[in-house]
Amino acid sequence: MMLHTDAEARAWLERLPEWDAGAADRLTALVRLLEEENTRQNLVSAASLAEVWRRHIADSAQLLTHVPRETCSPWLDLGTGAGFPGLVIAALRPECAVLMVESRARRIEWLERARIALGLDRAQVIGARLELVPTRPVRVISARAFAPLPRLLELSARFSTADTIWLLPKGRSAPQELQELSGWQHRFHVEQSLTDADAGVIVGTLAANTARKGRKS
Ligand SMILES: C[S@@+](CC[C@H](N)C(=O)[O-])C[C@H]1O[C@@H](n2cnc3c(N)ncnc32)[C@H](O)[C@@H]1O
Repeated sequence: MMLHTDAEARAWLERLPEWDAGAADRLTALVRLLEEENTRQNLVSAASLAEVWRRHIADSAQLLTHVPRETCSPWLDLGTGAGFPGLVIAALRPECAVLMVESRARRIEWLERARIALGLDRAQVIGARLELVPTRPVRVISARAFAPLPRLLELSARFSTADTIWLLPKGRSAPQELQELSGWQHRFHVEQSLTDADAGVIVGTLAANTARKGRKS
């Protein structure tokens, strides 16, 4: 299945098990706040804002289809930036502890303002460079447009256990990045993105010994 338009993305979102009146209100509010904030700072491109439900909301929400429903806390989102996927995941699963790591001051302020406006009490904005965030085991790690795969793993494997599910939207480069990855024991594969025929999402787990010890030479 492929979502080609905002209308298709909205219809798909409304069929998600996570969708209810509260989720609809929170996501609608998020879109409105993002449109406002984008006039003040360059969070997302104008072209993508014109198709915000497909390009950002559904693109983020599709990650939930790769995670068992009971598995969401804590969910660590790396480089959340404009709010993707972290704020969308938290808006759809407000009971989950979604930890959004972001280092740029204006984006930290935006994320915190949006988090409060949406009433996402269990979500948390960690305004720091990822390198400085204390290590703790998490159930899910997501990262959209954050870093090339080897760098991403070097920075964040310390948060992973053998059960941690990694969800890495990688665009067109997903198969190549995975093929070229060496030095890690992993069970990653590429899932087709629902929002872009050319894009893939790297999904899977890292072996515990790899995750604990970091990169093997
Ligand atoms: C290209 S943006 C992607 C934002 C968002 N994930 C998205 O897909 O719209 C990457 C974000 O990661 C943040 N970032 C980059 N390196 C970081 C680091 N070491 N620690 C925390 N945040 C970082 C940047 O400030 C930026 O907001």
